[in-house]
Amino acid sequence: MITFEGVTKRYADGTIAVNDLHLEVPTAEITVLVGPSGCGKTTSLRMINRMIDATEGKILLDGVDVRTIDPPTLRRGIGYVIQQAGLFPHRKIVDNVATVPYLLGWDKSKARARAMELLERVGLDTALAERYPFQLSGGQQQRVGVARALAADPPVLLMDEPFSAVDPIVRTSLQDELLRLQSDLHKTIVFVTHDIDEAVKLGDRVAVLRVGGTLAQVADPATLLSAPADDFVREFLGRDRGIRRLSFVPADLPLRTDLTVPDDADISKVAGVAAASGLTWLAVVDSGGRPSGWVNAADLPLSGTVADLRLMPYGTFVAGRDSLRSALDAALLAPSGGAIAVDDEGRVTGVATAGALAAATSGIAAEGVGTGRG
Ligand SMILES: Nc1ncnc2c1ncn2[C@@H]1O[C@H](COP(=O)(O)OP(=O)(O)OP(=O)(O)O)[C@@H](O)[C@H]1O
Repeated sequence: MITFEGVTKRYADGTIAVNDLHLEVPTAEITVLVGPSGCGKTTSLRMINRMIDATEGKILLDGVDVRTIDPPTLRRGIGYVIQQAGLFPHRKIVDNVATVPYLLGWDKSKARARAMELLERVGLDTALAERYPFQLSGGQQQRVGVARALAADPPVLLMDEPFSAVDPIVRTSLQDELLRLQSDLHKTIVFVTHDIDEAVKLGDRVAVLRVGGTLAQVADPATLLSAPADDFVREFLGRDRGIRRLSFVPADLPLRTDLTVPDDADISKVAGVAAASGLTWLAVVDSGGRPSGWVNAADLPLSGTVADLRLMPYGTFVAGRDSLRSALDAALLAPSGGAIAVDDEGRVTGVATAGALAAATSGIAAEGVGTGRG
């Protein structure tokens, strides 16, 4: 665990970058430092590995004041990843990744073997190992940066806006990869970003800093979104706070199993199912149990089968795994306003109606009453 105890950093020109910071970074979790430009995120991060020394206060690493550990020893146990990867341009990828093992005096073949294993681990083709950094895309370079930071298997990883220089799609896949790696590796990660979406996606805990280097709030993402501590945090979380919050609410929706029809059913059967259920929108299911679309029983021809009908678009969610946000997103894809629940194999398990979704979202809003405005 990393603990900031009343840490202040005053630069030589008098700038107070970090002001009396008290923060706990639990072991094996991702703690994100987020806040507007200049709020002291990078300074806070670099005080952990002593690239910058605190002016006042202490940072404890498992109870030991980092100021009592000499920087090279300290940094051996702390991986560091920065924006644009910061790779050595004249070293091959494999040698970049093996940098710390070489420094630790590992023999070359062991260090290279470790580097190859890590390249695979971060999702890179090992054929890239013999290239130089300029021969890789930005996203690939960033993965190499992560692999290099992990090379000596440090318990702590500091990541300073590691994914901000790549396009949004690559960025999403790097974030997903980091979460996947973390579920295996359980490192203690401190991650700096100015992007609140990235913060709530990656963080087990999110610390929001304000300019002047003070801590505005630290909480798990769901709490942060539902109960921002003050106007500054609320504003920083932005206008989509309500929608984003739904990502942390499981889609525990009542599922109707009487609203499906097989794709070879006769029209009269469709009408019968609609009449019995009292609802007109029905989900059409193929012979493999997978969804094919929605039909509106209020708009049926007099005869024929479901196969003759124009099916309307649909969205699905996995009940018991996906969030309420995913279920709502699925509903927004369908003119029925409902979402089709599927299992992990994509087979239909039921239907969440528009009414059930509305009830679930208003229930969430009611829970938030008194914990935040707007
Ligand atoms: N070497 C320095 N000397 C003086 N002031 C500095 C120095 N380094 C940073 N600062 C100032 O300290 C404050 C915090 O800087 P820091 O880089 O920690 O912020 P940040 O939150 O990481 O910002 P950004 O998101 O823009 O990278 C800023 O006002 C910055 O100008």
